[in-house]
Amino acid sequence: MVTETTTGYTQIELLTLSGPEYRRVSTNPPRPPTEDEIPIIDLTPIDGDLESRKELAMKIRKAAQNTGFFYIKNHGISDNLIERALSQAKAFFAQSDAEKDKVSFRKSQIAEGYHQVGSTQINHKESRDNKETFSIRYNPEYDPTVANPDHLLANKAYSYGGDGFLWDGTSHLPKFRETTIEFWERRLTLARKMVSIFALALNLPEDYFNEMITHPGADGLYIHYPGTGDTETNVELTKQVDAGIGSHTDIQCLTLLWQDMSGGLQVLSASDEWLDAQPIPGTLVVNIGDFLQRLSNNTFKSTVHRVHNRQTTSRYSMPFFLGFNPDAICEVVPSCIDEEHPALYDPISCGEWHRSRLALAQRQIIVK
Ligand SMILES: O=C(O)CCC(=O)C(=O)O
Ligand SMILES: [Fe+2]
Repeated sequence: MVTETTTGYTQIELLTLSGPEYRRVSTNPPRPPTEDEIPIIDLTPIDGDLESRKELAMKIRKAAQNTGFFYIKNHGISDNLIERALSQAKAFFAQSDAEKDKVSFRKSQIAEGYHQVGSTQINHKESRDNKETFSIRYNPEYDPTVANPDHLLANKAYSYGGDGFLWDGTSHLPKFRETTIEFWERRLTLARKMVSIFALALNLPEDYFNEMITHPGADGLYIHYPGTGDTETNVELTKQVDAGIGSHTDIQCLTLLWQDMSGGLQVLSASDEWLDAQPIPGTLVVNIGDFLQRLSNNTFKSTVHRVHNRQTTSRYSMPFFLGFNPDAICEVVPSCIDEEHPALYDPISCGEWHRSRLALAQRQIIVK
């Protein structure tokens, strides 16, 4: 019997601050992950006692060392809020190009706002990204844990989000601003709790990173991946614009991702095969970014992933990226260093890291 399995491999190229990096990738079609490759982790113990939090942390440690991707259920963000945010994303993207361009990222110092289809290319060896996005960044005024936002806003060394034109240009969409900020804020709270669990997972005190996430990098995105449609023109376009988002790793510490039921998210396994990170209702996908990999001396994996939307209809997703405070100087944590494993990385400020990595990605933006 002829099976479809081949032993072929190809390479993908990733740009890093120290030059291009190459990863071996199987040419087999994506397959479903095993339960260990992308486990579903119940987050209920996150609000339990220290013993149950430690148990949870050990599950997360295992996932972080293996594929670096896992699903979380019982994460505390209500279906209702997710539905409301999704409706806002759909309402925003359904507008005319002219309307969406009113909040173009080009009007922002820090690339907040709208990026149109084909305006980014996250992997310079693949196609342009067939997606449009709307993004907001951290603003102390949206963060309920910050008692005195003016103090932070007055520090001109930081570039916070909250560009007025974003909300002026969307004020005709009922509840767009409130819902977008509410969803962002709930995910910030969850991501902060996850950072404490990651500290435990790294055999550190639970509050080890707390002072580094008082005003962290925190980006909330709405993403729309257009479908292939059923017309000849769209089929042609899909051939040219192959990837929804090309192969990449995330930049910061951790990503919380909500995806709709379309499918199309693919994750590179520890055995160099593409896995289908299929949507599971009621879950968010969590993955580790390059900064956490760096802090953990490569103990935790920042994993390559991509999205291919091969269906005729739209795919929507809503990722949230958490970093550390822009002024936090971070170094490899002591629990990941010993005589046989010296620190592989120098200390770096999280803000500088984020800026340099974004600049690397921005160089690939094709301005239409
Ligand atoms: O849309 C998705 O499912 C993933 C998006 C993603 O990987 C990203 O924005 O970095
Ligand atoms: Fe990503």
